[in-house]
Amino acid sequence: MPVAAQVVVNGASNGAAVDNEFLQGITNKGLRAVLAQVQERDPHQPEFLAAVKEVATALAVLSARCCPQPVFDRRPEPVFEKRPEMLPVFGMMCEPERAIVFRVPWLDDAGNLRVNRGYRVQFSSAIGPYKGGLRFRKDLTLSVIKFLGFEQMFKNALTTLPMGAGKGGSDFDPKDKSDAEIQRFCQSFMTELYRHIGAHTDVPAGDIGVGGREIGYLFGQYKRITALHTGALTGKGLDYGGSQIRPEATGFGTVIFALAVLKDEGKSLKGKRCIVTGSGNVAQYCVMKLLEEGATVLAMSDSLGYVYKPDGFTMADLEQVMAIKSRHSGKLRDFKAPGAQYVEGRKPWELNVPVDMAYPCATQHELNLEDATNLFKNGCKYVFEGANMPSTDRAIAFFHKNGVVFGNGKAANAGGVAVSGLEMSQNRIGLQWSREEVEAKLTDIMNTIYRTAKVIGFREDRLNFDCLQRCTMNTIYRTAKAASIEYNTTLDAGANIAAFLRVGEAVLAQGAV
Ligand SMILES: NC(=O)c1ccc[n+]([C@@H]2O[C@H](COP(=O)([O-])OP(=O)(O)OC[C@H]3O[C@@H](n4cnc5c(N)ncnc54)[C@H](O)[C@@H]3O)[C@@H](O)[C@H]2O)c1
Repeated sequence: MPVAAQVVVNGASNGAAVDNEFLQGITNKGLRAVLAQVQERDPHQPEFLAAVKEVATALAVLSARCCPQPVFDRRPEPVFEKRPEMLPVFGMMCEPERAIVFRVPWLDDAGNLRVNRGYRVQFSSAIGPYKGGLRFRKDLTLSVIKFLGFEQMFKNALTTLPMGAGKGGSDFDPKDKSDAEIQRFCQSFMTELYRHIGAHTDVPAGDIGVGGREIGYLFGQYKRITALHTGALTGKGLDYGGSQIRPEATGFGTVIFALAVLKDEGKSLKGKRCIVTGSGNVAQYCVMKLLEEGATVLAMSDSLGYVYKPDGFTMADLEQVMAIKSRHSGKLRDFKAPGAQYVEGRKPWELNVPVDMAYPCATQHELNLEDATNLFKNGCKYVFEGANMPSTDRAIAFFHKNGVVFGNGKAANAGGVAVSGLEMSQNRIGLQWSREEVEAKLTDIMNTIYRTAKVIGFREDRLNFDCLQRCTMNTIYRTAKAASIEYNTTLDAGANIAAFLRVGEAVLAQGAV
């Protein structure tokens, strides 16, 4: 019996968990017990619980019913029925290896002492050093960091690169701060964080509120304290160890992923009517790539409202958005262009115009059931998540039920961390690859993620799981392709399963640590 089969996550042997919304739809007794314990441990972490539930549903429920036509001689089995030893591994993966919470004191411009809370959650080092961004946002909580770290674990596994998972940040709001205040804050933040990170242990990057400027200040302080010019952070400037395409990678990657899906259907992005939410890093480059591919971008948004342009944003419009957003407290309501309409306090999902595709690129749970219903009513057939967990579980269930192609964030926005991984590689070998080289590698990785998600999403019964133990995802793709497996659509379940098995196998191989 594999070692992990004997690992009993506290409470996992008790299948009599009391039903509540969190457990709804889960029938596997052992999994119910694991989930009940996760909920009992952290009942006040809704974002984290939602992320765990999403993966559990993909592993136990979707994988049991995602084969619409019985092409093969037996129906797909839920992962935990086929691989029961993986259940305690899943329970273990729901608990981060380490969660560090620290004080960040700094002086504002008026000389007042301010204190924020800093976090670094090191979720999993199963397949490589902890890797994941830092978020600076006023309402940041441990629950949000944990959900992001949990998702990161699966996303990083999908990239095929050797990266574990972590996430961190602070409840610091950079929006109303001066440049000097942000610099002092970053230096204080790193003065604590530096002892927990390093090129071979934990490699943070940016996220909401942490862009190139903040990474520069953080890296400078890291180097000053440690006297090491190593790749302990990614998202660095090109002049001091950064990678080509890193700022573009997440948004570009989401569209490259969409292109792979459309290509399989013999379609292109030309003329596709798209709604993109957000107007930060991910949204900007998502829009740029969509425009390059001939799509029509009808709307962009920020936390205060959205801009609707009936005949679509142009590259000049995008440049204006980028200029507005590069200012400290730039707001989309300042955007001006002929025909553009600004709608305060609303989300663009409510637009009643024909829509082909939605790209939520702003923040978690920004697309709910009502939004999903409206999008579908207006003709939307594809949703690709540039942001992390932007769709609620009810919205996702609606997409599945109505045949909307759903590229979940773990797969569709993995381009950012993939290029971060490439930045780590470049730092280790002391080279800087060209833009073309990095973009080719990014395209290859996004295509591989899509293939893997698609193959496993519908045909996991057909895949030899021993193969997963030994092979990279590229090989799985080739194996699957060679077997002429017909692809189908539940990409999100496939992405979750493929990623879970990669991390789970690594955990088992290392003695369930
Ligand atoms: N930056 C990356 O490489 C990367 C990688 C993977 C995933 N993500 C995810 O993508 C999302 C966006 O990250 P980013 O790096 O673009 O951040 P960013 O700080 O550059 O931009 C975030 C944007 O979203 C807007 N926003 C915030 N709340 C909103 C709301 N409720 N409705 C509409 N707009 C809102 C903000 O005004 C801002 O324009 C996050 O979920 C992040 O975790 C980012």
